[in-house]
Amino acid sequence: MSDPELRIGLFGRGRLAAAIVEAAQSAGTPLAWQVGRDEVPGGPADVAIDASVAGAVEAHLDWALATGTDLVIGTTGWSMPGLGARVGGRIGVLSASNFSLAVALMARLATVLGRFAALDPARDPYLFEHHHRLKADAPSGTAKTLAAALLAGCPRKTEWTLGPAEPHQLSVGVLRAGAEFGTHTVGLDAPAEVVELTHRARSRAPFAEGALGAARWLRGRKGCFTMDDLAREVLDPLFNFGGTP
Ligand SMILES: NC(=O)C1=CN([C@@H]2O[C@H](COP(=O)(O)OP(=O)(O)OC[C@H]3O[C@@H](n4cnc5c(N)ncnc54)[C@H](OP(=O)(O)O)[C@@H]3O)[C@@H](O)[C@H]2O)C=CC1
Ligand SMILES: O=C(O)C1=N[C@H](C(=O)O)C[C@H](O)C1
Repeated sequence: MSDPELRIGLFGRGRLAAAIVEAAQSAGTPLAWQVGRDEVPGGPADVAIDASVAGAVEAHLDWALATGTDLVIGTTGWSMPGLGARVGGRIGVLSASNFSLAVALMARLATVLGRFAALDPARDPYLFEHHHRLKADAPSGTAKTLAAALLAGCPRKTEWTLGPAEPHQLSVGVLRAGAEFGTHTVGLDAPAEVVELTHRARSRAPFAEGALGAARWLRGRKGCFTMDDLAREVLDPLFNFGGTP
């Protein structure tokens, strides 16, 4: 979707940022500015997108609050207790470990898979992800989001762990090799059958296009949001199977 009126600022000059620049050019959405490490935004923007590093996110939020600029955070590996109170409805902030709408769908299906596992203790849920060897964080932000979604459906699993798991833990596997853009699988191992659901990105285009979509959606909203808020309108109707309400 073209939106020449939307002024977008971009924190980061790496792989995701490059894909966002390309997607913005294709969409006819010019960038107001792009900054890397030790650079300062050169002017106003309606929405800034953070595609940088975990350690820089807090400073970018401070900048957004000080300038009244809405902020889309795509960077992973950070945590900020009290983010909602800090934002306090002054600007809009949307954070997303993954900008793909298909991954937002997968998160909902992960909760359903968790609920299905909860019906029978012999159904053992699991999760694994594969990313390029240069990725800084592990497990991926998306893996954490999907794990939380699966745990929400399966009360006997109360946390995730890397590698071997206690009965109350969800086992998460991580692979870092090659140039893989991002593959995530949620699965369920039962005595006589296996269910798996995999999302595999073929490029960074779904992340970049999703980041621009998130910026358009966020403009003018106040408070803290996630991809689930953005996706609700599209995804909720897909879970209506025609039963009585
Ligand atoms: N939400 C989503 O859909 C997706 C999220 N991601 C996440 O996005 C982040 C970036 O990934 P990727 O592009 O592959 O990583 P890169 O390492 O390729 O890029 C990070 C960039 O941020 C720069 N940087 C460092 N400090 C600052 C700063 N203070 N201000 C601005 N820029 C800074 C780095 O510069 P320098 O090299 O000088 O350090 C580098 O250019 C990761 O957290 C990744 O997990 C990635 C893909 C999709
Ligand atoms: O670093 C990446 O490349 C990616 N990071 C995000 C994550 O941590 O989940 C999203 C995507 O998987 C690619």
